[in-house]
Amino acid sequence: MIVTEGLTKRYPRVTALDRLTMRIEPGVTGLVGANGAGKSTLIKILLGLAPATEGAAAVLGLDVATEGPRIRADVGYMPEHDCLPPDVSATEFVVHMARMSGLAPTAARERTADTLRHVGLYEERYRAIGGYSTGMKQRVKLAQALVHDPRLVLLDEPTNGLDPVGRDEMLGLIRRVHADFGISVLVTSHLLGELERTSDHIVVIDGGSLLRSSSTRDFTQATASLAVEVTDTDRHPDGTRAALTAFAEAGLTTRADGRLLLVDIRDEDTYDTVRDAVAELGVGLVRMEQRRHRIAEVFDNRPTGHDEK
Ligand SMILES: Nc1ncnc2c1ncn2[C@@H]1O[C@H](COP(=O)(O)OP(=O)(O)OP(=O)(O)O)[C@@H](O)[C@H]1O
Repeated sequence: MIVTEGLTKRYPRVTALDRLTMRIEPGVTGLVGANGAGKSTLIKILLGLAPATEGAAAVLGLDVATEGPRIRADVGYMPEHDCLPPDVSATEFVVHMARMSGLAPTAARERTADTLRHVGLYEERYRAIGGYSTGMKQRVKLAQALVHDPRLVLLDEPTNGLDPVGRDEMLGLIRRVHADFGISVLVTSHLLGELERTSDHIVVIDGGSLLRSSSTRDFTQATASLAVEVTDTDRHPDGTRAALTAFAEAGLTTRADGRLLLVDIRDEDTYDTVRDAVAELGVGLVRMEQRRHRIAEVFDNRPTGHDEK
């Protein structure tokens, strides 16, 4: 779907993208990076809206430097910031965007009705956008990205400004864009956790460079640890220390954080190994739960095991 090779974008004072080389396959891909990591800059280059300083990129096999208009005909784009006209209705706006993409008037109206229904904006579609909630505005932005039936959509921070329920609904919608319509999705976020739930594949960028690209499954395992707490017994007055030794003997990588033991989850067997080691020691198991590393910890590779939320 997307290939970049040594892609670099320098602004006068910052290098927003620094020799980024990556490959994005069909499906739902999450692009994670802290604020300022270069996500929006990448999307603008991929759409042919901003030139790269160096390097090359292709979207759907089309060169971003020369084929911008053709790319934008086949790709939908949901921008990060609020950019909707307040005084028209969702229907008027999305029909307009469909017409801009080349759909005939009747097709534009039909596709608009279908798309707005898909994003859950059917009842309110004739009301002026200015009166919409943030969640409704995000849905209009998603609808206009989908209305011309693109092969790929680029969604820039679609959950921005949403409350937890709105966030979950938006993530569910994004998943269905691929499941129901077969449209591939590149979705950005600064929250790793939400993309883990939505994406087949995760790409992490930091300071404009590729930090990591892997399937979500591999990523979750590599970025999660198991928090284990055990009781003390007469035989083991310091149960935590005894368990730390036992886990090490069982080949597990573990770090103590007060009374918590943070075990790196290598694979599914880790859970059984922990359980068996605890049973063998004869101490009580108070808790055993999966903790996700915060994105900052993924960046600098120093896991501490705190949950990101
Ligand atoms: N037009 C511009 N001129 C100068 N610097 C820019 C411009 N656009 C972005 N930058 C800088 O480039 C870097 C990357 O910005 P970018 O918007 O791509 O990051 P991002 O990952 O999308 O972050 P955010 O989620 O905060 O938008 C930042 O340091 C930003 O200040």
